[in-house]
Amino acid sequence: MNVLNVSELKVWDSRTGKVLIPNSSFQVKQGSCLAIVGESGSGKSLTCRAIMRLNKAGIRQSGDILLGEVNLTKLSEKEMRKKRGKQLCMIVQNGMRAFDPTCTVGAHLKETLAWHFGWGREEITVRMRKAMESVMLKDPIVTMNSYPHQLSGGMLQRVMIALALVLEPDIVIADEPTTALDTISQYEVVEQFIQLRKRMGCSMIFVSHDLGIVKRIADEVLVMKDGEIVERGTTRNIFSAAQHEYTRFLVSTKQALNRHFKEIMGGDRLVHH
Ligand SMILES: Nc1ncnc2c1ncn2[C@@H]1O[C@H](COP(=O)(O)OP(=O)(O)OP(=O)(O)O)[C@@H](O)[C@H]1O
Repeated sequence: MNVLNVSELKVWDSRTGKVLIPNSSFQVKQGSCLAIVGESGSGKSLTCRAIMRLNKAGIRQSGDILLGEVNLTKLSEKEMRKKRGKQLCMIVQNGMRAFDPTCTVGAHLKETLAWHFGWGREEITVRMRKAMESVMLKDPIVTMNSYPHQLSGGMLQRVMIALALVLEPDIVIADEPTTALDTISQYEVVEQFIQLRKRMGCSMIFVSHDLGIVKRIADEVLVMKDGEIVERGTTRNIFSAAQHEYTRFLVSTKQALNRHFKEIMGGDRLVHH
């Protein structure tokens, strides 16, 4: 069963008339993680934001986006706001930008959870505390009392994952959630995404240009180039038997990078995948 069904999505810039995504159709299966890969400017973020209906003014879209039985494109903005967070949760690249710098992290969490569920302060604190502990945020109360700039990028992403754990959305859309992080935090945050899937069995779209991460987390992969889906398949097939020249290029670039590292640092020159 598909949790999300995107059909004939077209995205264009109404000011210039330029078509950015001509015609995109894809599905996300219940409980599955679909990765969207492709170089910068290939349309990955536009696709995610189109699903959320959060593209900037001037960017228009057409086509159908079904979340379960509901066609998101037919909802009013008010109805859509109820879906965001509660059923469709987006985690963006730079956690800092998702937060208002003048409010504590806890204030954001309380406002969101009170709005969606009508919970009181006590209940929110208990639930968030548990979720934060499960994403290895050791001091939940201190974290909640902090302002966004007092936390690292990795911590903010883990706060977002903890919030997703409490919101239990139908689908999490993660748009390059680890790109702005250092390597160690990247590893930890990816681990938490994997745990999030295990714990909630939630469906996910995971945008990344890091094929190493994609290989660890995704069940299926879409490859985008210049706004079009040029290849799709299971993660295993994409990595072992890519059909499209562009996908082979992406995969071989990754292998070349691995080889380069081994050349300078020593080790087996053959790269095992
Ligand atoms: N607000 C906008 N107005 C006009 N064009 C835009 C806008 N946002 C994106 N584009 C264009 O749409 C194309 C796809 O952009 P998008 O941000 O989806 O790429 P991406 O694959 O997510 O890249 P990155 O990995 O760099 O985030 C690009 O050519 C970009 O210039």
